[in-house]
Amino acid sequence: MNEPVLQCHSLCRSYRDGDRSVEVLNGVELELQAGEKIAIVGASGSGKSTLLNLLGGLDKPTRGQVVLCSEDLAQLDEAKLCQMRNRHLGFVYQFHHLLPEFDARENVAMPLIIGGHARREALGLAADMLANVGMQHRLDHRPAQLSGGERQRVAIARALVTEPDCVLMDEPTGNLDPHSAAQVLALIDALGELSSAFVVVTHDPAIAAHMHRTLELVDGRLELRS
Ligand SMILES: Nc1ncnc2c1ncn2[C@@H]1O[C@H](COP(=O)(O)OP(=O)(O)OP(=O)(O)O)[C@@H](O)[C@H]1O
Repeated sequence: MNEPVLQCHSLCRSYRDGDRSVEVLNGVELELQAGEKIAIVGASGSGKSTLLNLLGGLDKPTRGQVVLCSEDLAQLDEAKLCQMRNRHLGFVYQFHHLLPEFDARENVAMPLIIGGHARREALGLAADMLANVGMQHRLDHRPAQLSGGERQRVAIARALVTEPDCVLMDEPTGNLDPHSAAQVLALIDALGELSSAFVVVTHDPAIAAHMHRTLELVDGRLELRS
């Protein structure tokens, strides 16, 4: 079997609360193979966002490891960490985090330009990816000129345009009306054919049902649900 895309070993994260230490994650184990799609569910406050931040190298564990494409993220300096994120990860949040002063195509091109692609080539690849998410008719629209569902499709295109090894999604339909949420779910489903691994944090059983595995955060650890 190939080296896993993403691994957690005995992953722990605690926060200080006055003079108390509160253990939010307490020994998370995870192994994700290329192309594998998983949902992470759990009660409010169970640590889902905390885990996602650690997986994305946005936060450091108190103990244990996150290994992305054979690199222990805690061992990397900030420059190398940014490079790892740009090369290997895509992020989709509940709120799209698109840059308001740039149009859809420029937003999607941004991670390619940051990664060293020439602007013209990046814009071409961005237009192709926007077509893949059904947004070819909105290339020149700025985020404020798009509906919530359209913005989220642009955000998904931005996450996927670099062909990352792993896409981290935090409640990707959480802020959408039911119709737009259904469209985004259909898109995530269609993208299931891609070779990227997906980690999707969700409260939505419909999304979880479309993943290969569902894991639940209980008492700071991941348990297999289905
Ligand atoms: N920076 C922080 N400092 C102190 N405590 C924190 C910090 N971030 C999160 N926590 C605490 O850690 C616990 C887990 O928070 P987290 O946001 O990871 O949960 P979640 O499962 O994503 O919740 P939700 O589903 O409500 O978004 C909560 O009790 C929260 O108050």
